[in-house]
Amino acid sequence: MCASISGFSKLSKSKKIDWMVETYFSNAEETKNVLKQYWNTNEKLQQLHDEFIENTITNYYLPLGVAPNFLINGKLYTIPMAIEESSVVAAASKAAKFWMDRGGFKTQVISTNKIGQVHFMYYGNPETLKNYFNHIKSQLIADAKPITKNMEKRGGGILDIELRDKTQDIKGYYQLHASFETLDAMGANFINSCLEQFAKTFKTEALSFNAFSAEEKIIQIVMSILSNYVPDCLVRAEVSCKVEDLNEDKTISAKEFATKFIQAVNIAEVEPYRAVTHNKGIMNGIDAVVLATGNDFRAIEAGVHAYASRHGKYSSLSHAKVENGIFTFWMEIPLALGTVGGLTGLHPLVKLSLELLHHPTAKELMQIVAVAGLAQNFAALRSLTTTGIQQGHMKMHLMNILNQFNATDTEKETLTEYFKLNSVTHSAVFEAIENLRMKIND
Ligand SMILES: CC(C)(COP(=O)([O-])OP(=O)([O-])OC[C@H]1O[C@@H](n2cnc3c(N)ncnc32)[C@H](O)[C@@H]1OP(=O)([O-])[O-])[C@@H](O)C(=O)NCCC(=O)NCCSC(=O)C[C@@](C)(O)CC(=O)[O-]
Ligand SMILES: NC(=O)C1=CN([C@@H]2O[C@H](COP(=O)(O)OP(=O)(O)OC[C@H]3O[C@@H](n4cnc5c(N)ncnc54)[C@H](O)[C@@H]3O)[C@@H](O)[C@H]2O)C=CC1
Repeated sequence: MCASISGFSKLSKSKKIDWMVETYFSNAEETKNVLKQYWNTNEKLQQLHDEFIENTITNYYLPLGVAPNFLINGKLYTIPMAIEESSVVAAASKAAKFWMDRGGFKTQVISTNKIGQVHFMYYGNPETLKNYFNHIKSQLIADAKPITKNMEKRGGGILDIELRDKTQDIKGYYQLHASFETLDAMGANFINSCLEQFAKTFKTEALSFNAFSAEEKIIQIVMSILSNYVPDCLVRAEVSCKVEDLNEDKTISAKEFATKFIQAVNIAEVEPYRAVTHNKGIMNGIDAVVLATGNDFRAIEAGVHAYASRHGKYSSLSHAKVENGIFTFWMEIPLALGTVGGLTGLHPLVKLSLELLHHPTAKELMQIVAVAGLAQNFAALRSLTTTGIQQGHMKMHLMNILNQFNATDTEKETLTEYFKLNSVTHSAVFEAIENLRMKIND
């Protein structure tokens, strides 16, 4: 029987579980055991995880892998990656190794500005509103001082506030459009706190601005929130080498590989159906590092895909060319990341990941994450334009399929050997395991 419940949030963890298993599951005890398998035996650690979110019933594991041999601006990194998809870590590792021998990745942070907006409604004279904004702008910044003073001491804070007229889109709609430097913090909470203070000052002071009529004094604040679209928080990652140095794969010449690779990128630049998958490959690398370092992958995903559509059509985030015999492959993407705040100082595996990356600043992390995305894209395109994606991907996915068929360790060993020489597909694994089991039973 399914049921609604009031006051669920106030119940203890065990009472929440009791209600859930009794309401939704046929075997309450078995379900509880599954949940408990993932509890941490260290009670303090379990409590820490319970308190990350609300109504926690257990932990949801993702594997944490590492991809070594990333040479970035002359410095070697081993990159932590939290992801559920097989072949992503292998692909990143393979691309890292390939480029390590060809000068490595070159990166550069282009800009670090973040945006937040107070959205409001005003139906009076636009000129009077402009005058009011110019009059109140310095007070907006001054009233936010208690929030910004520490950030300013570190060299960040509010960069500017503009009044934007959006009445062409919606009658009466205006914005306070503010830009911020949040240094090593992603900055969502800092920006939102500043915006809510701007809104308060803006609305309250309007009541005593003499140039407003009685109706004009009523500024209706709709909402105050940062934007996850950060086209001015941009990082570039690049690899390049002589075309002839691209040669590693004996099935295709270096020149032919460069041509096919660039064609594949060009297709993703013009064809949205392909661009989405191409960019998904980039996000395989990006999301995995973003998660491992305790950052907000939803914010990153939303911002990156908006950027990929900035010219009015969804397009490739990466680009490639050959000029004067040099192959160059690069990407510029917006990444608002933090190495302080959020979960970064709390989750033990996030702390470990940041230590593995030599305790990066947010700017350094932007560069590492962009490299992981570019490497992933290189590996996928290399497979797609040579062997096809399935060969490598299915080779890595083999263990998952074997586990689906409850293969024993001996079966896994035998079939791993067998599939070194045979193509992995779901049905081929099924057949092979059936044959093996039949032979043993004969
Ligand atoms: C999968 C590989 C790497 C195999 O590649 P391979 O040549 O068979 O690998 P190998 O066994 O010869 O090993 C070479 C190196 O690859 C790495 N490597 C190899 N195996 C492992 C492993 N088990 N664990 C860790 N690392 C591994 C590792 O760096 C290793 O060097 P070593 O460590 O031996 O010095 C290759 O085929 C590849 O890069 N494929 C691309 C896979 C990929 O992109 N996967 C993402 C999922 S598909 C998808 O979601 C995106 C997509 C494709 O749709 C995007 C798009 O369309 O653009
Ligand atoms: N739309 C969105 O993306 C939203 C995201 N969030 C969440 O907000 C969190 C991130 O917000 P933050 O404000 O970054 O985190 P936070 O609230 O933990 O604040 C980080 C604080 O660290 C301090 N700090 C210490 N050293 C610093 C340094 N070197 N540079 C900069 N600041 C330093 C600053 O006071 C800064 O405000 C994430 O968990 C995210 O998921 C929250 C609301 C909306």
